[in-house]
Amino acid sequence: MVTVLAMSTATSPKSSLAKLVLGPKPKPFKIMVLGQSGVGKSALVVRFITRRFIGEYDPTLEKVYTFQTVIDNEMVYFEILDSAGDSHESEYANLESNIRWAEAFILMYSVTDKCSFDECHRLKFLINYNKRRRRLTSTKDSALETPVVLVANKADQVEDRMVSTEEGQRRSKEIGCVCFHEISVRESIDQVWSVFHDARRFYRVSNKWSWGRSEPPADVHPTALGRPLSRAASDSAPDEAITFSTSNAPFCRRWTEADLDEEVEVSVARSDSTSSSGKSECADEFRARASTDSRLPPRPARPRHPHSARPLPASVRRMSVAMKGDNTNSY
Ligand SMILES: Nc1nc2c(ncn2[C@@H]2O[C@H](COP(=O)(O)OP(=O)(O)OP(=O)(O)O)[C@@H](O)[C@H]2O)c(=O)[nH]1
Repeated sequence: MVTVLAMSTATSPKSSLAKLVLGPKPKPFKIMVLGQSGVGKSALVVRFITRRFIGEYDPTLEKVYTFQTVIDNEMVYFEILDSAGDSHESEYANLESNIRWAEAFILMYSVTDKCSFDECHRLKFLINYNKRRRRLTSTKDSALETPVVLVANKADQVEDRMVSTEEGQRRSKEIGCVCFHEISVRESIDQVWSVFHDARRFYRVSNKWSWGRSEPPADVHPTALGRPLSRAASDSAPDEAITFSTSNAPFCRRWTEADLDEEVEVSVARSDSTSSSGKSECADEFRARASTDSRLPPRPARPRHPHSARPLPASVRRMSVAMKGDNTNSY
């Protein structure tokens, strides 16, 4: 009704009144959910929007959902593209143009399906490729970073699990995702919300920073900075649900890159002190990561999160496969 008024009176004085009442059209936050067929993409999106878990969806449908909600005291107008899981050769152009459309990604696999886990490699490569090309051809958008949140779904299917939590964490780091969530869309609405919230927060932070700010904006939630929040559960019990102390982040099983770095750091320290062969396991791991099977693009030299101005000692920088974490504690 209101829209009709605004359109039909476009040249009359009422149009400015309508504009005044309606305000400018809000800029949508365009997010794309990617992953192999059957991992639960539609279930995730519908759960986020309706809070309900609906069992079956049309697998061929590719759909954009619009939804608005408040995140970190700000109204966010989501446009969520639930992509079709099976992309054949002929649909690559479509997939790539969808990737160029999006401003953030949820890359999803099922813990019960190893193929879907492996597919994340390829999809992340496609994202990198298309976003890099965009940077070369665009001026304004060139400043934007594109956060990718890796999500492992169907954690409730304990008996059928084929991909461990640790493998998921490692993969998230290897392919350069901003954070990793292991969730069950069926079991937990909070976990679903935390995925979308993180996508938004990381987008917001990287977006603001890339416009030349040297300090984090005051209104940005620390979660989005990759800074670990204080936890109710012990770090030494990674299999237990982790709850965060902030009231608007009651999420569990979420790992930012900073969290993962801490874990790597601990394991490096352990292997250095316990290795009896004299050969550093850490160095082996480093080489394994550094070697490429030609499927992974090289990681960009530019950090996704701002680092403190203080340069790291050379030895630490060499280890920065793990992108070690002074920067995580400096805000
Ligand atoms: N057990 C369990 N089943 C789930 C979960 N999430 C989704 N499913 C089921 O997984 C199946 C596939 O879910 P969809 O949401 O259709 O998967 P999709 O990735 O959108 O699949 P395409 O549309 O083919 O790309 C459905 O039967 C869902 O009910 C979950 O967290 N746990």
